[in-house]
Order: sequence, then structure tokens, then C-alpha cells
Amino acid sequence: MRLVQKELESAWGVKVFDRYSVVLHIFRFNARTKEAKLQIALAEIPYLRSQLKNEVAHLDQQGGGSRYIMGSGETFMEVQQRLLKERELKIRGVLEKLRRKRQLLRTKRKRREFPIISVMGYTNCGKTTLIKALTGDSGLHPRNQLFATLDVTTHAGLMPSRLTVLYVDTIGFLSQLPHNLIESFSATLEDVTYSDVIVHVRDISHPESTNQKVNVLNVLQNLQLPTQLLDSIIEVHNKIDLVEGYQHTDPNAVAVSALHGLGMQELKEKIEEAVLQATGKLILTIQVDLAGPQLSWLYKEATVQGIDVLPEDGLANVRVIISSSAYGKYKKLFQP
Ligand SMILES: Nc1nc2c(ncn2[C@@H]2O[C@H](COP(=O)(O)OP(=O)(O)OP(=O)(O)O)[C@@H](O)[C@H]2O)c(=O)[nH]1
Ligand SMILES: [Mg+2]
Repeated sequence: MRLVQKELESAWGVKVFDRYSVVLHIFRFNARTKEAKLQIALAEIPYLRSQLKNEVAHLDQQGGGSRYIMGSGETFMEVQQRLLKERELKIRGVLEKLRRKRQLLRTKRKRREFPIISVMGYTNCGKTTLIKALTGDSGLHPRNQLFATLDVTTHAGLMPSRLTVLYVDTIGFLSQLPHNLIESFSATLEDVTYSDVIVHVRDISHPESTNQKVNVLNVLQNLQLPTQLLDSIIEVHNKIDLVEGYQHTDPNAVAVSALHGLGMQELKEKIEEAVLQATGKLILTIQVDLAGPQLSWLYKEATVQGIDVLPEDGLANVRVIISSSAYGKYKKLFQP
């Protein structure tokens, strides 16, 4: 491997990198959070190990690699191996701590009962742009480069019925991503298991779009997600503005241009429908007596969307989004 690299370098007169180190370079350049940086440091270790082997083989040719380091009883190779092992353990320890913290956030999020929508797809397909268009979050920075997003981030958005949902921006897919990288980055895909709905974004202008779809679905299948979640994936055909005479033939997909804000209303409606289905939430209009405790109860236990006061008899029609369990409680309490 190294040898081929050296030969190519001298033949072409430029530096040569393999796929693994190119991806590592991009990741390192784009990592923002501590967790992403640590994931990369971890992914780097197998690479450093193989480099070490090459170096030692090289030293051995000069009769130096397996020599003992003064007084330590360890060879150069053994010292380096041990240091790498220590480094690996340390990184894994810190990552584990961060992971526990994330789990805590996750349970908190669950308690607050905001539906979670994971946005997935190939790198550069427009996930961040789409979330930006859906939420109006100006803190999001889509970029025309591979792996612009390396950290799983969450963004609040409103559904047509004014239900608040959380969109999770995920790390993009890449064909033939080096195996070790997948391993350490699959940790960041873990969150997907806890989402209520998955939005699968496809760059429909990409020549490899069909293969990409197959790969994404394969990876999702391997994450062992609940079947209900797998079955309710919403497919989005993005970048239709780049496809001349785009024909929308797939009735199960929503065609959009995230960049130009096309198709957002239809997509939001589709997402809302899936969210209500997945979370067992209902949209109801309930008539309440304004003198009673019902309205404040509903404010506490459900999402109140609007109130129509009927002046004649102190009643109001209240439109709410309510979980079926909360509605059960409501009926028990106020409509016995
Ligand atoms: N023409 C066009 N360009 C788009 C559209 N959506 C996104 N893009 C562009 O595609 C590029 C990538 O967009 P991102 O939103 O960063 O893609 P991503 O899927 O988040 O990429 P990663 O974070 O790298 O996985 C940017 O230059 C966007 O402006 C679209 O509907 N039409
Ligand atoms: Mg992104």
C-alpha cells in the first residue's frame, strides 16, 4: 500500500492519498464539536497503527526497529503500540461520557414530547438546506462540499397545525465509506432509532441517485430500526430545479427544491400526517366551559392551537393537539 503510494508519488510528482485519509482530512477540517473531533481521533488510530507497522518494517531493514529502548525492556514498536492503545482507551472513555450525556438529553427531550424527525441522505444532497427551509433557522450553514455537517444537531420547526417538531440534521452518507469510519460514525446515527419519522432526502439531479437510494435504505435497514419507523420513511426528491423537465412520477415521494423553497407546504403536510400517526396524537376541537378548569388543563397537557369563544353561554371551542392517552384522561376527568 505505502509502496504503491510512494511509486505513484514519484511517478506523478504530487502527494498521493488513499480514500481513507482523504475522508479523514475532510472530517477533521469540518469537525466542530468535541464529540466529532474525538470520533475522528478514534477513526485515525487504525490508520496510525498501519503506518507504524510500515515504519518499523522500514527501520528493520536498517536493523533498528526491534531494538530495545534503553533500559525500558520495550522495543520501539512496543512503546508506540502501547501509546496508541492508551490513546484509544482515553478517547473511548471520553466518548462514553459524552454519550451518556446525550442519552440524558434524549430522555429529557422525550419527556417534553416533541416529535423528532431525522433528516437523512447522501452528503451534499441538501439535508441542511431543507431543514433551514422548513424551520427558517438562520444558524444553519449549508455548504457545497462533502460532509459539511459532521455533528448531529436539532432544530425546532412548526407544522401546519402549529405543532412544534424537532428536526435532526445528520451526517451524510458516502459510497464505500471506509469501514472503520462507519464504525465510529455510526454512533452518531444512533439517535435515528429514537426518532418518530425519517425524512430521506435524495439529490435527484445526481447521476448516482438511484444507487444512493439503495445504499441509504440498506444502512437504515442495518440500524435495526423499529419496522413502523422503517415503513413510514418519507422520500424527498430534492434539487428538482436542476433537472430540466423534471417529471414527478413517484406518488410516494415529495418533489422539492429546498434552495428555492418549492414544495415545502406539501412536504410539511406529509410530515405532519406521519408525525400524528407515529406519535398517536390527535387534532381535536373540544367544547369547554370557560368557567371550569378544562382550558388550563388543556394548556398544560396538550398543545392549544386556537380558541373560539361562543359568547352566548360562556363556552369555547378549543382546537388542540393531544396524545390519545391525555385525551383519555381528559374524558375521565371532565366528561364522565
Ligand atoms: N440547485 C439546488 N441546490 C441545492 C438545493 N438544495 C441544496 N442545494 C445545494 O447543495 C449543496 C449542499 O447542501 P447542504 O444542505 O449543505 O447538503 P447536506 O446534505 O446537508 O450535506 P452534508 O452536510 O455534507 O451531508 C449546497 O451548495 C446547497 O446550496 C436545491 O434544491 N437546488
Ligand atoms: Mg449538512
